[in-house]
Amino acid sequence: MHPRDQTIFALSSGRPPSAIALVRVSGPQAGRIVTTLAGKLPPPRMATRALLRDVGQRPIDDAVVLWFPGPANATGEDVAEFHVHGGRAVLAALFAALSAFADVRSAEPGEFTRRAFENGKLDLTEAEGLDDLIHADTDRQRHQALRQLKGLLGDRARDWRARIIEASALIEAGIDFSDEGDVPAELIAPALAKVKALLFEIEEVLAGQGRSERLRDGLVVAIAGPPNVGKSTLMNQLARREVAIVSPHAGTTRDVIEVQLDLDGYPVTVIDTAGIRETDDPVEQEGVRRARARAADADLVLWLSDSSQAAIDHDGSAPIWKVRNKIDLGAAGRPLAEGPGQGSFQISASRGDGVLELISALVEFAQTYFGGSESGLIGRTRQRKLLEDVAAGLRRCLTVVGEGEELAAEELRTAAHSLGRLLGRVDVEDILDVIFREFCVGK
Ligand SMILES: Nc1nc2c(ncn2[C@@H]2O[C@H](COP(=O)(O)OP(=O)(O)OP(=O)(O)O)[C@@H](O)[C@H]2O)c(=O)[nH]1
Ligand SMILES: [K+]
Ligand SMILES: [Mg+2]
Repeated sequence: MHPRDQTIFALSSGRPPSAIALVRVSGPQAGRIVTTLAGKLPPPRMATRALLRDVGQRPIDDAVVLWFPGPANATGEDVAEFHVHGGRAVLAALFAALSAFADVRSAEPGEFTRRAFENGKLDLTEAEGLDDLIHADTDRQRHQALRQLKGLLGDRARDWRARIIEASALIEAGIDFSDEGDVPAELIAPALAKVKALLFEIEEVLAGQGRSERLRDGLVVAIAGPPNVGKSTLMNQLARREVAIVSPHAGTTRDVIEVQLDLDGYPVTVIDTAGIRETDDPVEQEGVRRARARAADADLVLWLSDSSQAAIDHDGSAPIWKVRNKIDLGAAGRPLAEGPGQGSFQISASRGDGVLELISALVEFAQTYFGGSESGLIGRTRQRKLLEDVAAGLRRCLTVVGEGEELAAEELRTAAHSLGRLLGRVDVEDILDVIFREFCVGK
């Protein structure tokens, strides 16, 4: 039997032990499983109490059972839910009882959602939104995922796809009508007007967004600088706990230390790194190498120093903010010169002076970086890439139409195909595996 036709089960709630655990079953055997374990099939969609027994009539647990016959349910197949006590032994007994049925097996990550997708319950952008919602750590991530799950991008993409197909039908009709000679302009002109309007809308979505798809991974801010300037002290201030060792010895931090912060709903990873200097100690050398590598990959570098002559020893394309630390020591000197596009801050990481201002500036940076919260339709790099392909195809269509209507029609077909890929309607087997593998088991 093909794995797709087997009945699957999984723990859909959190890690045991827990007060209650939810075990979901989906597939053709779901009804037989409920009848066998619960003694009878409860009325559809009604929470029903039952003592579950395995095939040998040995009791498993006192449970609440729900029966959702397909196709009008989450996956489109027959679905059952067992709400049991969330103990490890209870779950082990229930899983053993489920596995005893022929053609029943535990689910792969994301397999319930994949079946829902394959049965047309949601499109691929909605499935991606669902996965993002489950993994959302901050409020803004949650909002964006919810927008995807509601199908906001999917709805736009379906509309665009239909209009591209209309435009290409007009052009193709023109090609069919014109025997040999040129396609009449009155057929081509309305098609091109449609393409121009579409291109405008798609470009607007691509431009008006910042990098909303980066909300999934968050912003990476590296604290870098010479040894002993107070990088780990600042890290601990931002994290509001002692994540990194602070000491008066230069070269204390060797590994890269990370904390996840929620800054006003924006996910931010702050990394503390080894002080950058020439050294003979091979362990510290490795620390410096890692520090340079991580700082080079960061989206923003806070270059910390404790003197007014801060020479920045860093390469990478990310913006660098100069942060002068230990201002409590008094030997202040002139404020740091502000370079173009660079922030400059004066703080005392140990006393906390200036740290709130630094955090507000980070929030503002995140706002600009992610492009505000409300307009983000694009949730993933995959989606942006495909929309860019569509826009490029429409632009080419407008250019090549002078050379021949067939070429223009071909560009439109390719653009419609890219939107089909966005929605998961055409040749996406390869990406489906990648997308659903990231899901949790039981979803
Ligand atoms: N007076 C004063 N001392 C500070 C301040 N921030 C950090 N220090 C002290 O500076 C020393 C070094 O601090 P760390 O946070 O370990 O510095 P670091 O840059 O992480 O050092 P390495 O990891 O060794 O590169 C410690 O003794 C801290 O207490 C500050 O704002 N004012
Ligand atoms: K130190
Ligand atoms: Mg340190």
